[in-house]
Amino acid sequence: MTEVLTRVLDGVTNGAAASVQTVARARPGLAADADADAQLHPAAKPPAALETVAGNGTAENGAARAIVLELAGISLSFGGVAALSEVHLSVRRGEILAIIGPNGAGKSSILNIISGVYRADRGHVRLKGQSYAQVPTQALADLGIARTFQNLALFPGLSVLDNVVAGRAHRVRSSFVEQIAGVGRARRERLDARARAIEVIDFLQLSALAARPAGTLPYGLQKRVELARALVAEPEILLLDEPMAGMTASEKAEMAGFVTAARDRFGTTVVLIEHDIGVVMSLSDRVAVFDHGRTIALGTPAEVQRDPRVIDAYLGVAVEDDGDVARGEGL
Ligand SMILES: Nc1ncnc2c1ncn2[C@@H]1O[C@H](COP(=O)(O)OP(=O)(O)OP(=O)(O)O)[C@@H](O)[C@H]1O
Repeated sequence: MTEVLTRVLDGVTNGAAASVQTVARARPGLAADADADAQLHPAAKPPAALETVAGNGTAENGAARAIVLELAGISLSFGGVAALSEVHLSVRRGEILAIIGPNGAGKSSILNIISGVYRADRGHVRLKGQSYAQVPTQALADLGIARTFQNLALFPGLSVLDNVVAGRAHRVRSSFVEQIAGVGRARRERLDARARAIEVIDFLQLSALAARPAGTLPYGLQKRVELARALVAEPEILLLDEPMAGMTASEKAEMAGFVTAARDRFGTTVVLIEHDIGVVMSLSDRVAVFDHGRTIALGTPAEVQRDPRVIDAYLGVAVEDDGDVARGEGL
């Protein structure tokens, strides 16, 4: 029975990946991007750690790791629509946790609760020993959280370097006057931000493009610049909202590699929303599956892949009495 269900999910996994690629190909500009300056595709060689750590790097020892973020009984509704109902979720230090689920399942609402965009109707978020009904967005960086967005949110006219430096803005302690004068503490902060940005840019293999205006880069590279800008803040927890949306298959593989490498190098905990199930299964230590605002499964990729509720939510597959599956309406 399990074998049958797994085969069904495998089939969907391949189909989902293919359909995302089709969407990516159809994206205006992407074809042109593909032909763009070959230097723009520095055949992103994944950092060395990647070649040895194949996804799921912390799966086995995850249970022993400290909890860095906890959602306790979170409920959220918009008018009569329940976006989240009684969600409990603990995130462990250094893990890559993927949030998946059909459209409208509540995935973005979860990230918005964690990053303080939404205030829960009930329940709270626990971070650094504090409980919040609404996480204070202005203190997000100080709470160790950085986030990327579903749609690109770069300064297109600024260089890659300046975009990444902007990710250190929250560290500035010097006064406006000190910054204008550019001396003392302000100068040290500026040099420190630049040095950190260069380090992260190098880590993400963007050095050759550091002086280029971010807006002139192909889509996949702009997403990588966003990752750099989030990482330069040295977050303990990195929230990635569909970091691979609209990417080609090879761009997705590169991005997945960089996410894993960032976790391995900086010990960053990663919570991400991703629609490509193939990517999710190979990248994540654990997967939280949402449907209708509830967590319907939580476990390692192998565990959730076998879970009939997950298959049902994704495929509209009904498990019949004789153990066969009947395919309903898919995603
Ligand atoms: N700002 C909002 N105003 C009204 N309804 C909202 C708002 N944000 C989310 N919702 C509703 O809450 C439910 C969950 O939405 P959410 O965006 O969290 O789902 P999702 O899993 O991220 O979906 P998708 O994969 O389509 O992005 C949906 O029914 C959605 O319409």
